Amino acid sequence: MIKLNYSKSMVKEEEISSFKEFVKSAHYKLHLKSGLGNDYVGWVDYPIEVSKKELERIKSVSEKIVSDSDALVVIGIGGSYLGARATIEALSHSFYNSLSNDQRKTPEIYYAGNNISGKYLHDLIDVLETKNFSINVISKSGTTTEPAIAFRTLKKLLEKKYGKENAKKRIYATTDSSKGALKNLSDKEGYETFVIPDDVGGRYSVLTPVGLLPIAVSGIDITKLLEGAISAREEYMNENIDENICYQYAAIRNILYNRGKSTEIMVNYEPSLHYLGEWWKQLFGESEGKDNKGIFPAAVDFSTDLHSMGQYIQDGRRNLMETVIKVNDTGLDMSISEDEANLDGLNYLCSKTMNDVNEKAFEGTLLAHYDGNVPNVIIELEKLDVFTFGKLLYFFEKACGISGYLLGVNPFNQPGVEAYKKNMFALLNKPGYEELGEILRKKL
Ligand SMILES: O=P(O)(O)OC[C@H]1O[C@](O)(CO)[C@@H](O)[C@@H]1O
Repeated sequence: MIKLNYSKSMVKEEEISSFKEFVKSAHYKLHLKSGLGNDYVGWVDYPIEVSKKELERIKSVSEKIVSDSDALVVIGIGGSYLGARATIEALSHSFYNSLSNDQRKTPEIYYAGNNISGKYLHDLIDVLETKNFSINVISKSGTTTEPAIAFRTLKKLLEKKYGKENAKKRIYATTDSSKGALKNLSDKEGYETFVIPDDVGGRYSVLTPVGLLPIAVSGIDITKLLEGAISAREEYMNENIDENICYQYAAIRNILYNRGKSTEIMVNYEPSLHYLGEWWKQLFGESEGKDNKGIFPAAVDFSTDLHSMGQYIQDGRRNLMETVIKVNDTGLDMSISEDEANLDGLNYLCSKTMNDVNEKAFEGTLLAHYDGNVPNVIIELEKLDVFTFGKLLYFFEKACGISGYLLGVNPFNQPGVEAYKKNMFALLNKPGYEELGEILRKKL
């Protein structure tokens, strides 16, 4: 169960209701596929459309990886890996990779191709050299530099370990259905492939094979995850904003943006939700940051970051709003033990658990930031379980599509990302970019 509490958002019910017609129009744009970017809204129905056969194939491949690998390397960047990482980290042991094989029973999961650091890849190779591993390379375009470099390198390592032919049986490619460098290579080499649907963009792809395969390898029940998404699809289908918390969230952030709250900070109180914040940042940043508009999405981990960013949030420039993910039942807790000497003066906490203290940190921070003129929206999760997490992912995807339409942008393209790539190619002397390269070198 997910609840939205906007009592500390500084937005009144009537203001939200006043968005009724705008939201209705956004709703129909999305569902009738009549809005900007309408060829990329396949994610809306994917959870009910994905075939049983495809899910079974994902599960059986994941079982093969579990049976023959100590580690899976997920190669991808942005939407091609963040959703899987967010889900795996949210729902697994905090020290998943460090557990013994007996405790974990599923392969360690490593991520590559999400940066261009030689040190990172070098260090990863050190780790992989002693392990049996498989690769899930994920790239819709197949031409993204970061994952392409990592794949080239790690494929070589696989080949060195197992020989060319056996290495192919440890490579799983998730890519476009018909075009692109990775698709061509997969066809040529005979890799087992999974399709990123043509009408689903990277940042909306976590609930497709992009996220589902690595998530399944980590032991998480992908059927339950999709059930959560399907439940969200039904629950947030209501065009009436008064009865749809997903649309209320989309409206509140636009109301606050129009009042000058141009930065939204996603807050969590559970370290395992760190990557949910990373995924959410891409989802909203890439969807809304265009045409010189858009809320800047930031994320913090509390209480950790209260000791670093807390000062700014309380007292800095007042352009901030916060969206807090509050987990009511984390499943595990620790009591605070009594100490006879009580030199640290903490014995007053002995009747409490760490979750009790975390809850008071949340309440105290909420009131302090609200008093400091930072509107707070609370997204309350009854539990942090697979079903609820699937529901939450879909909640944000839909809120993002609706919010983008409310803002008047195309929430499904990302033209701005190309600028750095073009410059980087030119500076690297990629054939075809010579002229731009000369211009840029003069500017440096
Ligand atoms: O799956 P691909 O094509 O490698 O793209 C990865 C990521 O790069 C972008 O295209 C641009 O950064 C994202 O939208 C996407 O999630």
